[in-house]
Amino acid sequence: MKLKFGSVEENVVTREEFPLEKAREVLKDEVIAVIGYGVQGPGQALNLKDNGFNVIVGQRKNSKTWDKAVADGWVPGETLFEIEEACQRGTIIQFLLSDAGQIALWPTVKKYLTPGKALYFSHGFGITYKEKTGIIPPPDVDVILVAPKGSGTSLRRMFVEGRGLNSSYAIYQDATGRAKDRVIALGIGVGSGYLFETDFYREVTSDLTGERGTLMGAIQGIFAAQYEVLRENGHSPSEAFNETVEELTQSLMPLVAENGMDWMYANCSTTAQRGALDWWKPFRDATKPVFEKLYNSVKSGQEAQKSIDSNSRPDYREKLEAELKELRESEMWQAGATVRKLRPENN
Ligand SMILES: NC(=O)C1=CN([C@@H]2O[C@H](COP(=O)(O)OP(=O)(O)OC[C@H]3O[C@@H](n4cnc5c(N)ncnc54)[C@H](O)[C@@H]3O)[C@@H](O)[C@H]2O)C=CC1
Ligand SMILES: CC(=O)[C@](C)(O)C(=O)O
Ligand SMILES: [Mg+2]
Ligand SMILES: [Mg+2]
Repeated sequence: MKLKFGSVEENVVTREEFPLEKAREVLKDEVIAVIGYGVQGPGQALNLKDNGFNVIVGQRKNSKTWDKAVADGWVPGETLFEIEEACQRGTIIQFLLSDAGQIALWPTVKKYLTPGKALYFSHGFGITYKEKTGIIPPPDVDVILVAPKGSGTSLRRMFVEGRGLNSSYAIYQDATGRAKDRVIALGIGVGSGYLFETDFYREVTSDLTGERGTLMGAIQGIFAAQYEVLRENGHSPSEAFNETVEELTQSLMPLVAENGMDWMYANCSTTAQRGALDWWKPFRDATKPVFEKLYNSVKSGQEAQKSIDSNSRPDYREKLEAELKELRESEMWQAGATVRKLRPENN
C-alpha cells in the first residue's frame, strides 16, 4: 500500500496485506538455503523455520558457528550442510556471510546459481560495489534483497516476543517474473514487521551512513565527549555515566520510541525542555559537517573499500576484538558494567 511519511508517499508492504499463509504458498516448492551462521544467519533461518518454511543452513564444518547451528537444532546431513552442498540443494540462496566473506565464497556460490534460482542479500554491498567484490550474478537468476533494519539478534528476539523488526526490500534482477512475490514472501518469512521499498544502492549508502553515524559511531562519540567533560570537571564516574548513558537508554529513549522526541521532551521538566530546545540546533550544526564528510566517504566507495580490506585479513576477528576490548575497558563502559549490575532487575 501507499503510505504518507510526512508529506512523502512511499510503498510499504504489511503483514495484513501479505499474510504468512500467502508467503508459504509462494515459497511452497522452494528450498531456502541460508549461507552463513553469524548474526543475521541464525535470526533469519530460525524465524523462517518457525514460520513453517523449508530451510537449510550452509556453514563451514569445524567452525564455532557450525557448533552453534547444531546447538540451535539444525541437523547435519538433514538441515545443516557444508556451504557448497547447501548451495546445490537450495533454490533460494540467502547469502549471509559477512560482506567481505562473500567475496571469497562467490566463485563457489556462483557455480550453483542455475537458471530460475534466486540470490538473496541482506545488504546492497556486494552488488553495488561489484567492481570491488566481483559479485556479478548470471542473468537468468532473480537477485533480491531483504535488509532487516537492526541486529539479527533483535530480529530473532522480537520474533519470539511476537513483535517484528521492519526491513527494506529491493529487486536488482527479475529473471523469473516471480522476484517480487519471492522477495516479499521471504521478507514476511524472516519475521519482518513490515517492508519498505528501496534499491541496492540506496540501501547500502543509507545503511553504511547510519551505522557509522547516529546508530553506532556518532552515538559512542557523543557519549565519550560528554562523559569526558563531566569527568574533567570533577564529576564521579557513576554520576557521569548515569547522566550520559543510563538515563538515556533506561528512561528517555523508550519514551522517544513510544511517541516521538516531542513527547519525551514534554515528559521532562520545563527547565530541561528550555535547555534542550536551545541546545539541539548547536549540536546539529556542529555535527552536520562530520555527517557530510561521512556521507561523501560512503558515496565515493572509500568506506566499502576500507571494510573489504580490513575484514578480508586472516586475523580480522582478533583485530576487531582487540578494539572492542579497548571500548569495554574504557572507564565509561567499566562504569557502565557496574551500573548495569545495580539495576534491581539484574539482582
Ligand atoms: N549483523 C547484522 O545484524 C546485520 C547484518 N546485515 C548484513 O547481513 C549479512 C551477514 O552479516 P552478519 O550476519 O553480520 O555476518 P558475520 O560477520 O556474522 O558473518 C557471517 C558468517 O560468515 C562467515 N564467514 C566470514 N568470512 C568467511 C569466509 N571467508 N569464508 C567462509 N565463511 C565466512 C562467518 O564465519 C559467519 O558464520 C551482511 O551482508 C551484513 O551486512 C544486515 C543487517 C544487520
Ligand atoms: C544492525 C544493522 O542493521 C547494521 C548496523 O547495519 C549492521 O549490523 O550492519
Ligand atoms: Mg543496517
Ligand atoms: Mg549494516
